[in-house]
Amino acid sequence: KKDKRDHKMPPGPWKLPIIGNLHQLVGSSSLPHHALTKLSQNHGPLMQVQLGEISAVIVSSPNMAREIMKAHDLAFSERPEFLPSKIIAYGSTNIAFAPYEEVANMIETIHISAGETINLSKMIHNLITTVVSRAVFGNLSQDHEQFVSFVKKSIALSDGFDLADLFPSFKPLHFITGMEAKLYEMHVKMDKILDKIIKEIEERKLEDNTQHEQQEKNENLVEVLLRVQHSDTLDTQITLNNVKAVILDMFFAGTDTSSVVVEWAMSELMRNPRAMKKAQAEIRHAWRGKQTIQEADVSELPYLKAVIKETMRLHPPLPLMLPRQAREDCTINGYHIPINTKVMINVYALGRDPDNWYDAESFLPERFEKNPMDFKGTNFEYIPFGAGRRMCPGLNFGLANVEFALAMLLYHFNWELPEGIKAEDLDMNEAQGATAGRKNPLHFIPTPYHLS
Ligand code: HEM
Repeated sequence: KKDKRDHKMPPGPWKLPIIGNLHQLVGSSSLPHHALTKLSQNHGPLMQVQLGEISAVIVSSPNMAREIMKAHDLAFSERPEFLPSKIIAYGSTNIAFAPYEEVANMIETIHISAGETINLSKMIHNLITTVVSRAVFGNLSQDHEQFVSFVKKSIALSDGFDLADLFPSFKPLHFITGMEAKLYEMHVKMDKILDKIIKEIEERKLEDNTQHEQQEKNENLVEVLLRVQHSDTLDTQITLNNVKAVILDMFFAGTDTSSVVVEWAMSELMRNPRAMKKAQAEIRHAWRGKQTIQEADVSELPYLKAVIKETMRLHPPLPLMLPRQAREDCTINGYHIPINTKVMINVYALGRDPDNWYDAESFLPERFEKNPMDFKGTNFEYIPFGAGRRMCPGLNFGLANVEFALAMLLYHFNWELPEGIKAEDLDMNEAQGATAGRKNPLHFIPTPYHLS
């Protein structure tokens, strides 16, 4: 027979009736991951909070993260809204992918505005969404811009702290906030665009009479998924809605996450001219005399890679990762975690913990130069792509985009701030939303670097 002591829940802050701890997290001046970081300093690395009707456990130390994502990986591998990753993984290994042309277009556009202040954030976001669109659809549809703007709005709406998420059984609230109506309206519009694009791709495929193997080599994600749908290589049947859901996953999980890394890297480098100079010197030395740059040329740039790692330590694009959920009752570190508890890993707190990192708040890419720590989710103090069986399947794709775009921006241009703004005053505020991007866009002045 189970003893009451076996059911001791993890410690946590004092709770108000009905709202639990929401007053400490939502609507306060700080963002949820900042507020949770502070609370966990008082209540420990495994902390229970009540988010409306939802009981959640917040994880803020490498040891507790290892317990959840390694020792008890299967028990916490549930994420009900997401499609089986095997479909995603099957698709993404097959995508023909080449960001080169898109990055070259961005560089050309920046050249045209040389000497003027440009909205760099917007350019980076356009670049990444174009690359993802090409990988998913093959080309840009007529509705590309509208589709991308719906995706952006949906990401901004869905930080998981909306009243409808927090009080799932209290339906009138969903109506009052209007969230469900807004999301539904966007869903209908996106669905229409997707129907149109999928139909066009199917028609193109019917007209295409190149060799079968050649066709497979150049497939985009939709073509891969449609092919898998019509074959019987998977033991589950894929429906058209599944195909659409995977497409949306790619846009929701693969666009803002990558573009904010490039934005934060440029922000940190502007505030740290020494690191900026070092990164540019490395690229300009490694690539000197090269007529065309290929994605593979990034492999010669260890300092650039360290800059990206350091950026993602301080600014993980998904600061609370994507929530997990306990599939069964579990005991972690002597505490009881009941089935269906939501588990959030505070990657933001892990990356800034002075117990794990020397001079934790400073931007020091050098710390990664001699450190073999990678993104593979084996060092639990550093897991910007997650870990275990629900780890990010887009790691290579996302990283390739980020590395190549950042390298080209640093190679081709020197960057200045608009008059009157000092590097140390550059604002570093984060926006609200599922992805921790910048609150205000970056406005910088590019000066072309003359390649010789
Ligand atoms: C710098 C870019 C990116 C970062 C930092 C990032 C980070 C993450 C993180 C932290 C998770 C949750 C992992 C976990 O629970 O252990 C995740 C999941 C996911 N990511 Fe990424 N991601 C990035 C780019 C991408 C790209 C480019 C794609 C696809 C095109 C993608 C697709 C996904 C999908 C589908 C999931 C859900 C996997 C599942 O539930 O099994 N991500 N990502």
